[in-house]
Amino acid sequence: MQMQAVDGEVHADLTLDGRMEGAPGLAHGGAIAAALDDLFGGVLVLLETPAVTARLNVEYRLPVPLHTPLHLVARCTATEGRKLHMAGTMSAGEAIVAEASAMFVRVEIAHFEASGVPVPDAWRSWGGAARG
Ligand SMILES: CCCCC/C=C\C/C=C\C/C=C\C/C=C\CCCC(=O)SCCNC(=O)CCNC(=O)[C@H](O)C(C)(C)COP(=O)(O)OP(=O)(O)OC[C@H]1O[C@@H](n2cnc3c(N)ncnc32)[C@H](O)[C@@H]1OP(=O)(O)O
Repeated sequence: MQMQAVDGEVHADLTLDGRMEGAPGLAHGGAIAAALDDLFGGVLVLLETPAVTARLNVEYRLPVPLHTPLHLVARCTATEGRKLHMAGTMSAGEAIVAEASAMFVRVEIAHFEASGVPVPDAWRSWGGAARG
């Protein structure tokens, strides 16, 4: 998913296809949640803060059709020690089809390195959980 930083928010355009189908012709709720969670990951890049999703809440407002352009927006609404509160929306045209809120928790880069797969070099210059 291509993301763009706009005034402290992260925006993305996305069209879901048959791979993301839930009910016939409609997007699976898990795909909608994944897209919003992924967008929150983009907010971490803006903040230059490694963190992970601790809690994700999605409100499904309208069925999301496949093959229809969707616009997503996410931002960090508050920080509280290691906790980052996120909010985001997914829209189809003028209609908000889903809203999400999430709590991320800052972690050290070592959290990701434990997988054994190298992290992007840029992440190493970021402050970790100790940054507060
Ligand atoms: C990382 C940089 C990302 C950069 C993105 C790069 C590119 C962007 C482009 C595209 C995006 C692509 C990818 C995005 C990449 C990454 C982001 C995606 C996000 C994910 O997809 S990530 C996978 C799913 N995610 C996990 O895999 C987390 C598993 N989990 C843990 O790793 C631990 O569980 C952890 C670390 C969360 C906490 O563990 P811990 O030991 O460090 O800290 P502790 O438990 O003390 O919690 C500290 C305070 O948070 C409170 N707290 C904790 N959990 C809570 C909960 N669930 N509900 C309510 N409160 C909670 C405690 O109550 C305490 O609060 P208090 O301080 O007030 O007592």
